[in-house]
Amino acid sequence: MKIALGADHGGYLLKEEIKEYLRESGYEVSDYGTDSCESVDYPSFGAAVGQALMEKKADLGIVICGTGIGISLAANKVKGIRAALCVNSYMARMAREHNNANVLALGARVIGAGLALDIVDTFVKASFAGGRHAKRVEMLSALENI
Ligand SMILES: O=C(CO)[C@H](O)[C@H](O)COP(=O)(O)O
Repeated sequence: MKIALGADHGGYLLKEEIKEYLRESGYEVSDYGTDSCESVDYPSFGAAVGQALMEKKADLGIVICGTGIGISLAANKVKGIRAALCVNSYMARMAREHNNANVLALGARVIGAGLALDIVDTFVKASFAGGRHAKRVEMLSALENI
């Protein structure tokens, strides 16, 4: 599985931890920046991860900013992206099982690294349950044409 990572300066350090964790766990990781704690603008990095998924360069994305809010909004502007901001592992599992989320958003100023890695682990291992949820996800996709 290929995973695309992106973060602003608020999420940079957590991105680096997640990258190391995923690589050690055997995942192929591509890093769309940022590359330091120097101030940058989160929309660029959320969009870059979203576009990477849509171009099939990755299977899942993980985006991180201070709260996770701005960068999830940015990723969700890319057609086909369902980015879910999660603060616990239950949300991460539901995001995949019920919402077929393809991007996980995290807030590095909201949760600690230990919890973040557990959320990441849960997200990448879970899968879409289908069934009654499939129609709802299709309805979400249809909203992109409004
Ligand atoms: O969480 C964020 C967006 O939702 C950003 O990381 C945050 O707004 C950056 O703030 P600052 O420029 O003060 O470091």
